[in-house]
Amino acid sequence: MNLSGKVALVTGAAQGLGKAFAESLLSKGVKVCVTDVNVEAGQATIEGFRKTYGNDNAIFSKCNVTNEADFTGVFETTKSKYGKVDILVNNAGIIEEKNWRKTIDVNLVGMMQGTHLGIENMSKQHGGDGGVIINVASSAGLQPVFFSPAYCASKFGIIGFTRSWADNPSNAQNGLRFCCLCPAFTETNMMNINENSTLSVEATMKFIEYVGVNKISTVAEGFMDLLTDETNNGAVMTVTAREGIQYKIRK
Ligand SMILES: NC(=O)C1=CN([C@@H]2O[C@H](COP(=O)(O)OP(=O)(O)OC[C@H]3O[C@@H](n4cnc5c(N)ncnc54)[C@H](O)[C@@H]3O)[C@@H](O)[C@H]2O)C=CC1
Ligand SMILES: CCCCC/C=C\C=C\C(=O)C/C=C\C/C=C\CCCC(=O)O
Repeated sequence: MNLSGKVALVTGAAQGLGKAFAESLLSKGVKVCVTDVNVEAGQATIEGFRKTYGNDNAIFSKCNVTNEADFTGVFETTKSKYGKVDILVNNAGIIEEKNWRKTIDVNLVGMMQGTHLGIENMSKQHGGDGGVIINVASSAGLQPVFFSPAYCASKFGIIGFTRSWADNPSNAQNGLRFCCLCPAFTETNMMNINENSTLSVEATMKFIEYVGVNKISTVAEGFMDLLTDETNNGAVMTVTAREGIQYKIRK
């Protein structure tokens, strides 16, 4: 995929993996709309990006992915500033086992909402140029995780939903691709374990010690490969500390 002149929208991009994906895109000349529910962190991130990549190449627009009007608004804002959206990264996510409905709402329903809006705004059939939708799942979307069943359910859902869209025959005509990125534990603020996020802090910590933790930069490297290889539709990539970047499903 030639990234020159492309426009991306990344959710949950104020910090962590979303911020790293946004920066990888900016570094390749993509114009990026950084969105997040956290306005303060989002604005700080955009200030930093503008210093490095120029004032015209990045904008921040607030979006709570559980709010349909917010999500519709960020597509409108991006299109009015940059004319189109070519790349959508549904990255926003939380791990709150005690608040399991919210976990499903943000991780799964938010991602579905984003994907539907992406199809509406990006497909050739609807006046877009086509493009790619990357949905950020997790290793927890491919195997059970004893410490957070609701999080696991949300991530399994993302993979089923994304692969189903990838198989839709209208994609050839619409010029759309759909892929899943599945990192294992990665050194972001999400790793600040507490009683709210896990069923068992001690056992979770032991498990993390055993499997290890990814660097953000390795996940960003995998992300760019998944995105730019135009043969990837329905692809599922894992990134783990033990085995690095691997395609688990590739058509
Ligand atoms: N850090 C890890 O170990 C792993 C993370 N992931 C996934 O990667 C994605 C990014 O996570 P991290 O960067 O690690 O977490 P993070 O907590 O550092 O960043 C998540 C971002 O999402 C935003 N966010 C939360 N709720 C939102 C909402 N309702 N609407 C819009 N934005 C919202 C937060 O404000 C934050 O900026 C998530 O989907 C997560 O499930 C997947 C595998 C491993
Ligand atoms: C619940 C406590 C919070 C600590 C972890 C924080 C975030 C983790 C998010 C993930 O998406 C990772 C979750 C599960 C990973 C599952 C398996 C990893 C297997 C890796 C391997 O086999 O090497």
